[in-house]
Amino acid sequence: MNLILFGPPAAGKGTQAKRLVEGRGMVQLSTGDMLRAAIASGSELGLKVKDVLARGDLVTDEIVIALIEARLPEAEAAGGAIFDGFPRTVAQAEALDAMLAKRGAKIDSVIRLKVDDAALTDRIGKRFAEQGRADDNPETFKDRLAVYNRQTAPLLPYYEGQGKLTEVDGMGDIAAVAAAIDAALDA
Ligand SMILES: Nc1ncnc2c1ncn2[C@@H]1O[C@H](COP(=O)(O)OP(=O)(O)O)[C@@H](O)[C@H]1O
Repeated sequence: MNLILFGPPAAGKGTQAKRLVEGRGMVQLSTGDMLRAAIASGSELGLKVKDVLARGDLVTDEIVIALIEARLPEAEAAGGAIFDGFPRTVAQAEALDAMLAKRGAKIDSVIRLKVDDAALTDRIGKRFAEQGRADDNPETFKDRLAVYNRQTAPLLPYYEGQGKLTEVDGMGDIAAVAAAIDAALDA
């Protein structure tokens, strides 16, 4: 099974993806984690994307599509992927469909975690205080939310049109959201 966890920044995608990895043996493919690892390693890619992440902008479709494509064999071997933070643009979604189709696979389900902006801002304030991730500072976070609304939210009709979208209330605690995701997946 291939699953997309969809939602705004700080919606809880990474937390829920990690739980699904443990519970279902799938592979988490987080473009945010991959990009941060590239930055931490000081690689050429890391140097190229560092300022983009710090600004809260999206890196190019080309870069993230290549990162994902390189990991698809591993996900296939594990029996499925949880895409977390990818796709973020319609072009990325179309590329993902094409890459999977080439391998005789597809996206089975898109889970949208719904969390209102006030709760997101509150969560990110806490994460910034705890982890100090530069792009979690309040000003940059506002920009990331705007980028989400402008470039990523248009993916909702894309997946709704494919009949793959399920909405899950992401406002509850971690266990409640996990239960709602499980219910959606096992329905
Ligand atoms: N699919 C993507 N396309 C373009 N940029 C991306 C993508 N995934 C991650 N990024 C970059 O990495 C940053 C952090 O992403 P991520 O860790 O998914 O954040 P969060 O889950 O907190 O929203 C984004 O703001 C963006 O700059």
